[in-house]
Amino acid sequence: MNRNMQPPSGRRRSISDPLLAALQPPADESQQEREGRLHAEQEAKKRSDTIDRMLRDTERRNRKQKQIKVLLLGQSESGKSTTLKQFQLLHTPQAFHAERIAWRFVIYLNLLRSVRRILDAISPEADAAHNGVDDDYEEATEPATIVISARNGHGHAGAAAQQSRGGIPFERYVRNLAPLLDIEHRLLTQLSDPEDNVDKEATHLPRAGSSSSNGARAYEGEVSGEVLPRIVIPASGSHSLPTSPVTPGTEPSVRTTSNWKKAFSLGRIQSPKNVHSGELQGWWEDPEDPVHIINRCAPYIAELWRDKRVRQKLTERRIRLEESSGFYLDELDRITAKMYFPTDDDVLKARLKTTGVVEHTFTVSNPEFRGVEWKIYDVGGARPQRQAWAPYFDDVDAIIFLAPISAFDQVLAEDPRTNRLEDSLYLWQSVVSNKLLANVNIILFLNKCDLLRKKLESGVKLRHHMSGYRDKPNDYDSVYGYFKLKFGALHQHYSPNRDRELYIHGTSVIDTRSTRTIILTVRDIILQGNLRNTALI
Ligand SMILES: Nc1nc2c(ncn2[C@@H]2O[C@H](COP(=O)(O)OP(=O)(O)OP(=O)(O)O)[C@@H](O)[C@H]2O)c(=O)[nH]1
Ligand SMILES: [Mg+2]
Repeated sequence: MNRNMQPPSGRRRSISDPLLAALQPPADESQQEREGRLHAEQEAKKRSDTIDRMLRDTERRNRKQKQIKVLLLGQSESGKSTTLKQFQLLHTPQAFHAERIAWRFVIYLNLLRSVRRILDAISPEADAAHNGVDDDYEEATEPATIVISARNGHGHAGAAAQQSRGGIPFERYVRNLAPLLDIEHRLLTQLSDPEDNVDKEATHLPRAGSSSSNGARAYEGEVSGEVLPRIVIPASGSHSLPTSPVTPGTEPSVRTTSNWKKAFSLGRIQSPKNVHSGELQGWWEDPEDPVHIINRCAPYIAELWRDKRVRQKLTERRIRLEESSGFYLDELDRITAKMYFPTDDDVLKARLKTTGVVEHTFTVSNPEFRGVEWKIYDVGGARPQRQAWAPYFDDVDAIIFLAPISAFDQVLAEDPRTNRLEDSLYLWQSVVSNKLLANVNIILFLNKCDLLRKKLESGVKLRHHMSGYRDKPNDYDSVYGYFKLKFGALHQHYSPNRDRELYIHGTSVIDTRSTRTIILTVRDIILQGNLRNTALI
């Protein structure tokens, strides 16, 4: 066998190897020749190292071009998670559709929360608290809380409840709707991570003690022969709508690490029946499923929602349920049906507060994007969640900042002393002035434009909440233009990068059609910005 034909591995070159022989220094090499050769070899090595470095840089650039990281920022309820859902709906529609059923419980919770808010607003205590309150208050974002006790059979059924002013049969409504409030507690317990104490306030409703130790009054009732859970309403004085609007702890949220979507992917909560027998075809066959009580209570919810006196009270209290989870009340028959299956729109409107960071990865098949992988990060926007933002600033290519401009007359849920719009402006200023983000593309969504339009049309005056607006016209175009200028000016003034362009979009991110167009534009802007930045490396 010819030795030169041996495979490379384990091959021992001998001097008979013509290539190796050619590379050997000549046997009769002089000192001067040797120095010249060594110098030439050093130069060649330098050139080779430079080429290696250039190759490594090119590889890094290519890798960077292949992944684009986008961070969604903004205060709580600004619409970050809704925007993420729109990205999912556009790029991974199958996964989005597969998860729809898991949102059924969140939607029920949203509906039940609206019922709770209405009962709170029409309670005699809210009436008492409302008397004498200055009418020009900022809107309460949350009501004080009706506390549920799920311990049936305690307390006094007949504990006197007053009928609130305006002839609303408050006590009857409470009795009829009490089973719903029990379900709310069950759903919240199922959704929240039992290991998680950090967000206990946000995920668990406070449960009343054995009786009204704080002077609260108790109600219990019966529907179709069923013993109802007891509802405890704080005694007068502890109910402080609307000046001290928030009792924290009523908003459903789950930690993003808890795999709640998977747990609810069959549309069921775990009941003894469906855990032990795999026989059920649909959740509606499971007697433990909350849909049965919700379905049974639907006529009472409809009566409450149709009651003109109740609507009047909500208007007086400036409670706009459409700004949170009120949407489902208008779709009551569909949402409370036994075989209810959430639509895309229902999922987009479902409110579930984010704690932690949610990551969504997708690629775009369009040849222009040539296998670029997109990573979108959705963070929690409530104040305690904001420290989780900074670690993402290091490595992000673009930020979509959401400012809900309809919230000019609302206060933060976590701090009733702070106006929501002022908080958004403050947050915006800190983001645009951040040096770490100097080369990051920033896109601003002035969000909830649909709600802004409705609010202005209903007669709410911006100048009552922002003194700087003075006597400018209160129509949508003027107000939108004002906000656009205000946010734009902060960017211009505080950005450490004078060349950074700011892209501003007026959005209503629950609207799929318009948001789709905006997302496509934003995708192009980010990609182009990213190419420009990487070309400068
Ligand atoms: N009408 C209307 N509702 C919106 C709009 N954007 C978001 N929402 C609703 O506002 C609520 C809050 O939106 P989210 O996307 O959960 O807010 P978020 O910024 O993720 O809030 P956190 O997770 O607490 O930081 C949801 O019920 C949304 O459906 C909008 O443009 N118009
Ligand atoms: Mg969120």
